[in-house]
Amino acid sequence: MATPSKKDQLFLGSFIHSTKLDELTYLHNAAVFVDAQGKIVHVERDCDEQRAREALVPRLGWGAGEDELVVVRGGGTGEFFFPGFVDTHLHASQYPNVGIFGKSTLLDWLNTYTFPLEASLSDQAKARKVYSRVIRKTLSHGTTCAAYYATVDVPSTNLLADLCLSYGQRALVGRVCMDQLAPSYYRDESPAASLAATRESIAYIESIDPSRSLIRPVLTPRFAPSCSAPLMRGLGDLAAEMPHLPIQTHISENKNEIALVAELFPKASTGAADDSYAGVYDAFGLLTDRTILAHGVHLSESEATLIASRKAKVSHCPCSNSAITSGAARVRWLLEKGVVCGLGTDMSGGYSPSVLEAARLAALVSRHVAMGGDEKAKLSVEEVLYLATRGGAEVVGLEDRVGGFEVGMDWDAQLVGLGVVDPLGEGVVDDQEDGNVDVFGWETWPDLVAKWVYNGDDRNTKKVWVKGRLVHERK
Ligand SMILES: Nc1nc2[nH]cnc2c(=O)[nH]1
Ligand SMILES: [Zn+2]
Repeated sequence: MATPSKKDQLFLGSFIHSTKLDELTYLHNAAVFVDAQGKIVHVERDCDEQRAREALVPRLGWGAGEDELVVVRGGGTGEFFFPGFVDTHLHASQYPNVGIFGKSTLLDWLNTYTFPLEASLSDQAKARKVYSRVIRKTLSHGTTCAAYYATVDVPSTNLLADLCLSYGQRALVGRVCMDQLAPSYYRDESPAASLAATRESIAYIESIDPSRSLIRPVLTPRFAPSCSAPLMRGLGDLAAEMPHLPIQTHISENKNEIALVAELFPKASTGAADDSYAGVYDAFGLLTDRTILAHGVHLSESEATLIASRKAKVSHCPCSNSAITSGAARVRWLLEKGVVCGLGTDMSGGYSPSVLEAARLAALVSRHVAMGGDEKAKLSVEEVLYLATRGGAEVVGLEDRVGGFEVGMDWDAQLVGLGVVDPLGEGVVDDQEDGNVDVFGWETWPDLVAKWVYNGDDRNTKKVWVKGRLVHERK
């Protein structure tokens, strides 16, 4: 479980964060002051420990004794503080299935692998085991904020929220709504039952963190095919009644899914301008500036324009889109349309719990899009890291709180360490423990960051904090 900080903290060393889509800012020999509530209260460049303690700590009215101030020094070779990752789309309930997808595609994957596992998590003991592990695992990969889907079951969804709070992970937690096209053993009995269960789960999650300091509920229509029109309408009404609630769902992931949506929701039935998938969510009041749309692989021009005009956000899930062969989402095209994008692991459509891996795959998939003819589609290291942090924060509606190191933001951060430089210059170091990145000592900082993105993993994630609390430490 997470250790509450309750003390003022001083972080010293190198800090790297995104300041624009294609720009990382490097602060070396800097000091970041984080108060006992986990907020960044001051950032000082060119500041060693002595100056921080003597000149700045008293100015903040802090005590400098060991009982009052925690000092965290980053500054080893290739060591830097980086904002925590935001995973904008993952299914906590599918975690035991990571890697298990064979050659399936979306609709058969749901029926074969996914629904049976999700249904089984109404067993509380099993849900506890699965949810504890997914939270601890994602924290160990630097995910400080996650937008989770749980299951249809209210008690186990609520348990996921409890566990996020006790492990200290910032989270959106959604009870999955689905009242059709799912097995009879795993769906809501009626639209009314689905809405009542949703309200029950929202009320519980809001009760355990009334100030929404870490945990918040999220309306979760699974996707249009599994929600009847009355349920979609009811959820749209609920979204209007509770304008603070985020909404998450899937869109345009797979071509058979898109055909199914057009068949289930012809424009005549919804009053939408066309038969498009985005138009269906819009017709039911679910396409809003609080909506997180996962995938968006096959969106049309007019859908992207509609999504941009509603200020809905897209969670790009390159691991899942590749694993279950959904397609290659055009992230540059979405960004140029003005759609805010972040990254999602989408476990277990995606097999990896790591947002760093999602960033790497976003870079690779963008190269496939480029090879398909759109040369400017390629995403740089800076851009994928922006999506993993600032972009993700905006997708989940927390851009004022997390994603960077500005004063006023919460200290949601990771200490990254890239291993040791060969001390004797003989090309032999015992750095197995330090992971997969080899540092030679002559790299520039941008080179080190690129090596982290393309070869790093959780062995490089040395410490992780959420709202100032140390929530993971690699021993
Ligand atoms: N990737 C993915 N797509 C979906 N569409 C509807 N449900 C799901 C799901 O669980 N995962
Ligand atoms: Zn998903």
